Amino acid sequence: MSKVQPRILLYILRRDIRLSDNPIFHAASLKTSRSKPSTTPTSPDRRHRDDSLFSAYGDTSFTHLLPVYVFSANQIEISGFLSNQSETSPYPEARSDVARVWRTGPHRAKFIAQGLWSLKERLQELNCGSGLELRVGRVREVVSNILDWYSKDENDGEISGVWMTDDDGTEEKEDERLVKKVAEQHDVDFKLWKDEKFYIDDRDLPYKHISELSGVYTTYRKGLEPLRDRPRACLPTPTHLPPLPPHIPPQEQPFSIPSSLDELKKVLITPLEKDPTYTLTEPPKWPTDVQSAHPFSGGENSAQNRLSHLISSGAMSSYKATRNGMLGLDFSTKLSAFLAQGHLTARQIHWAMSEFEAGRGPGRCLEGYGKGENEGTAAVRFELLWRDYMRLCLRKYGYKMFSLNGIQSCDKKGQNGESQKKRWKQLHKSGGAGDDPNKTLEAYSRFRSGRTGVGLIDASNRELFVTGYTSNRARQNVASFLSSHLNIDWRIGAEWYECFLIDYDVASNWGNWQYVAGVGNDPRQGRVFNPVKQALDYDKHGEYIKSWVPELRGIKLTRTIGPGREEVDQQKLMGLYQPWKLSDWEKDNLGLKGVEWVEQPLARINFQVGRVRGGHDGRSKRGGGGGGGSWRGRGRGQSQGQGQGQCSERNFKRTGDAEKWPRKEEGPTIVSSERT
Ligand SMILES: Cc1cc2nc3c(=O)[nH]c(=O)nc-3n(C[C@H](O)[C@H](O)[C@H](O)COP(=O)(O)OP(=O)(O)OC[C@H]3O[C@@H](n4cnc5c(N)ncnc54)[C@H](O)[C@@H]3O)c2cc1C
Repeated sequence: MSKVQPRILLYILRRDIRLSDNPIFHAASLKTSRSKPSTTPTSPDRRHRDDSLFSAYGDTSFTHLLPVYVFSANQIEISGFLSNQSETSPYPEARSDVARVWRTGPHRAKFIAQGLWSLKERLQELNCGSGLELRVGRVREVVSNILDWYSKDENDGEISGVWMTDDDGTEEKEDERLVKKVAEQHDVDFKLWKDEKFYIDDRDLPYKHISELSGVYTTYRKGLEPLRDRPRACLPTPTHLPPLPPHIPPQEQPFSIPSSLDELKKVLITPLEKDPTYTLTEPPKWPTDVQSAHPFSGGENSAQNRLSHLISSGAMSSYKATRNGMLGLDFSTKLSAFLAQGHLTARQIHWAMSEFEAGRGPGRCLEGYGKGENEGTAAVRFELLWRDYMRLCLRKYGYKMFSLNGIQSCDKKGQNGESQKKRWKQLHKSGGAGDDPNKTLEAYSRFRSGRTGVGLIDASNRELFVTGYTSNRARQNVASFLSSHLNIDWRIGAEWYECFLIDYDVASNWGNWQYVAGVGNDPRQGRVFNPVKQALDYDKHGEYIKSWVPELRGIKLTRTIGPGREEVDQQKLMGLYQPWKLSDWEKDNLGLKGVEWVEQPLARINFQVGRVRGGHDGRSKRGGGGGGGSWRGRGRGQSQGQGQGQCSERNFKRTGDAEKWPRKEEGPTIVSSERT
């Protein structure tokens, strides 16, 4: 009997690390004799309809499937994979362009490793000889080496196709182009699939060409409402796949691939530990008695568990009321990291919520069960669409998403025709604003170590450093502080986030940084967050700041005003928000006298408080508020040290809430006079 030569489909995985709702695994499963599509394309139940793009893509013939994930040398440091640690990596270190920080820091590296291992195990558990191979290098080279290896000896098999899902990052687009070229050079079929992990499929976008994408999120969203009707069905999870080829090319020298998850995490993290302080003299340490808001491990199972918990605990339904929180596990979904790596798809979230809304599945005894879309589930859909939108902006604007002047790159002119281009402070040269780069470097170090002297900013940056996560509310304040109060090149902040965020996503990160820095697609440019006002709104008892800045835990925020009656001591609260405002006695008492970040903050934010005439009760309608007593902000923020510009807070809004909150502040007693 003549031996049948394996025909191999090479699947290059990217941020589509899941078995379920995965267009390529689904298509590959349809090729195996034992699996059949679970439903017909005409099924009336939208949850299970087979909407796959298979018919459009699926003409490659193959007997074996080789799924390969490449740790891309320019995006994650791979020198830890060297077989012999005395050798040098042929690739430059995976550092960012502007601030030269690692592209992928320890938190995400661990999360990625967990996600890959989880998929590897899931594929092995199918018991059909499937699995996942890991490689390091540049994607194009890895593909080229694999194709070359198989072309040397036809007994090992023949690659019949190279498939991968598309991605909108500029580097990723370049990889796609190069892989396609390599495949063509080897006369091998190449297919780029849509990764259907977004809320709305590319097939259903409301325009013909990306150039027609509206520059305003609201316009984009309105064109798609009602959002609940939009997502396509999820694809069935394969129960069978073609086996791995009998012979698989090894990892090219000088690298080798670890054989356990622990080893994999170690090789990813060891190079970063050469400088565990990240050049900081005082790197943040994990304070006692505070938990990470994001303790979740990576992987599809972990993502599904999290999603089930959100539904069955009611956290999804209360999302609208809690999403501006900063402490704890369930104030927001914490699904971002799973979405970013493709461990989960947005439509899986949609359909899980739809089950609850339709009164199916878990959550029977919860309010809202079976009662259709509620405020919480609608708000989650709204945010998922923001994610879609950011990704489309990346598609539309490409490299401009990473440029200093952002997508607004045309030079704005003032009334007299003078250039209104903002001058940013730079780390290694003067930014042209009469600034001293050494001072900027110092400010940047203090920013990263959570020692700016502004409570909310410091708490968030310390949390980020030790956990890899910080809330959306905190992120907005941090980005605004760096770009507007410190006037530092916003890309440096975006790069720091890229390094440290567990949920880093190229479009969401750079798009949000641009938006907050005023060079993105915020229709009302120039708004600046006042971190004191924001702390009053969202950390009114100071719990968040005290959790992550333990030096301030000793501040007693209440005072006794009568038998059994206490009220917030507003002076003390202001001291928590900006420790330089503490009395000398208090500083002495806390051991903070003479401490640089306390005595010489990078910015002094003016926000005065006092009784509002008429005796208002001091609570903001938005749920933030006075915490006892009424408040009135006054004056302008001033930054110290380098003649920083004045800061103003025109509005205090969550990125993406542009159309939801009225222009005029609803909370009547908390007013910053800086607001126009
Ligand atoms: C400066 C800055 C940088 C950011 N960088 C990232 C990033 O690298 N990766 C990332 O996923 N998000 C980023 N965001 C958006 C947002 O902060 C996070 O998505 C959110 O905090 C993640 O927590 P969650 O999953 O609990 O969000 P939830 O509040 O539960 O929101 C649900 C989901 O909606 C999406 N979403 C929510 N808000 C946004 C938004 N503003 N833009 C895009 N998608 C959104 C996310 O996928 C999120 O998981 C950034 C925001 C800012 C202001």
